[in-house]
Amino acid sequence: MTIQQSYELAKQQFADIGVDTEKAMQLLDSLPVSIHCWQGDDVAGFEKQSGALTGGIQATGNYPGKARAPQELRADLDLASSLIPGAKRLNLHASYLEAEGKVERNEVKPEHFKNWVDWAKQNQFGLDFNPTYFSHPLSAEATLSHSNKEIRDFWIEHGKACRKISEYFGKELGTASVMNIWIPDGAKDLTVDKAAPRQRLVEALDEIIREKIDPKYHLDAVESKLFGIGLESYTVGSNEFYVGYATSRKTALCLDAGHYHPTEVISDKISAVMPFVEHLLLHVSRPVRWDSDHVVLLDDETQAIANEIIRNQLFNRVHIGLDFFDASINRIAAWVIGTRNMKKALLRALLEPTASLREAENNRDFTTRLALLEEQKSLPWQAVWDMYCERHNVPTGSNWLAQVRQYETNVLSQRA
Ligand SMILES: C[C@H](O)[C@H](O)[C@@H](O)C(=O)CO
Ligand SMILES: [Mn+2]
Repeated sequence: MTIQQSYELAKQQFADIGVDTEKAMQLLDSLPVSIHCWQGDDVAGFEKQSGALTGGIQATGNYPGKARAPQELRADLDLASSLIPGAKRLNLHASYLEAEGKVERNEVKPEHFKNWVDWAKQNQFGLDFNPTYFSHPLSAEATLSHSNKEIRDFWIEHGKACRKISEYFGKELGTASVMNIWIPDGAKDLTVDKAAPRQRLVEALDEIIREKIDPKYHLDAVESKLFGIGLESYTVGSNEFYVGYATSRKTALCLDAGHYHPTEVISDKISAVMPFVEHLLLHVSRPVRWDSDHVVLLDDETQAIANEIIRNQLFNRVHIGLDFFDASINRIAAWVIGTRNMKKALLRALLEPTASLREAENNRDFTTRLALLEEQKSLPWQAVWDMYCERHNVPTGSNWLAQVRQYETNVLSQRA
C-alpha cells in the first residue's frame, strides 16, 4: 500500500471521530520546534579560550565525529534539518560565537553571530538565544549571585550584551528570539545564608532586563533547576524563585523536563503557570534518574506535554525548545530522533478527539473518557505522519538513518 493509500484510509478513520487530518497537519506547520545547537558538539562552543564543560552539567559519551567548528556544526544541522519535517528554529548559546580572536563574554556582539543569522535566513529558521553562564573561569564560584560585585557585574554585562544579540536575531529574522537565562549558581553542601545570593540574583536580573526591548524581537525567559553535579545542596535559581521572578517581572518562564524531583512532570505544571505568565519556554528533555539530558522519546511525558499545548491552544504562548546532549550516539541522529519525536507527539495531540473527551469529562462519564483515551492510541496516526513527512520531502519511517550513516562514513569519520 502506498503512503497516499494508507493516508486516505487514516483520514477517513479520523474523520469518523470528528478529527480533520488536513487541519492537524496545517496546525503542526505553525508550531516550530527550537533545536538546540549544543547537541552537535557536547556543549563545547567555539570560543577561542574554551575549557572544560562546567556548571554542574555533563555530556557523557565519546562517540566520534562531533562538530569542531561553526562550519561543521552548520553542515551537521543542514543534514539533521533535511530529515525533520516542518517549521524549525535554532537555539544558540553565546559560546557559539564566531570571531578572529578571543572575545570576553561581556563583549559579545551581534557581529559575532552574523554567520548564524545568514544561515538562518537561508534555511528559514528562527533563532533563539542563551547567555552562557558556565564553562568560564569567572563562573567557577557563582555568576549573577556572586558576593563579589566585580564578578557579578561581569555577568550582568554578559546578560545585557546577549539581549542585544537576541534583539538583532529578532529584527533580522522577523520573529522574536526567546533568550533564556540559566545560571548554575548553587552549593555543594549546607548553606547558612540562602537569602543573600537570591536577593543578589533578583537585583542582577532586574539590572539585565532594565532596558525595554520590543517583544516583537526579543523575549526574556528564566530557567530554574533542582540541583547540578557538585551543587547538590542548594540552587539559587530554584523553581519557586523563578516562578516568582517571571510572574512579578512579566518575563517568560522556562520549564525544563529534567529540572524537578523525579516524580514531578512539567506537563502538569503548564496549566498551573499559564494563568500567571504570558509566555512559557519549554526545554523538552528526558531525565533518567537525574537531569541526564537523554534524547527525547515519544514517551508518555512528551505526549502529555504536547497534549497540554494543543488542548489549551497555547500556540503563540508556548515556545517549544529541546535540551538534551547525548555524546554516546551519533549526534545528528540524536537531533533527528528527539525532534521528530517532539513533532510526532504534537501531531498525535492534534489528532486527538478532544471535544468528545471533554464532553465525557464534563458529564463525569469517566468510563467513556478512559475508553476513548485508550482506543485513540491505536488509531493510524503514523499514516498521517508519513504523509506529513512526504509533503515536506523528508524520509518516512527509519529511512532517514541511511543518510546519517552515509554522512558518518563520508564526513564524521574524517574528524579527528
Ligand atoms: C546548555 C543549556 O543552557 C542548559 O542545558 C540549561 O538549559 C540547563 O538545562 C542546565 O541544566
Ligand atoms: Mn534546560
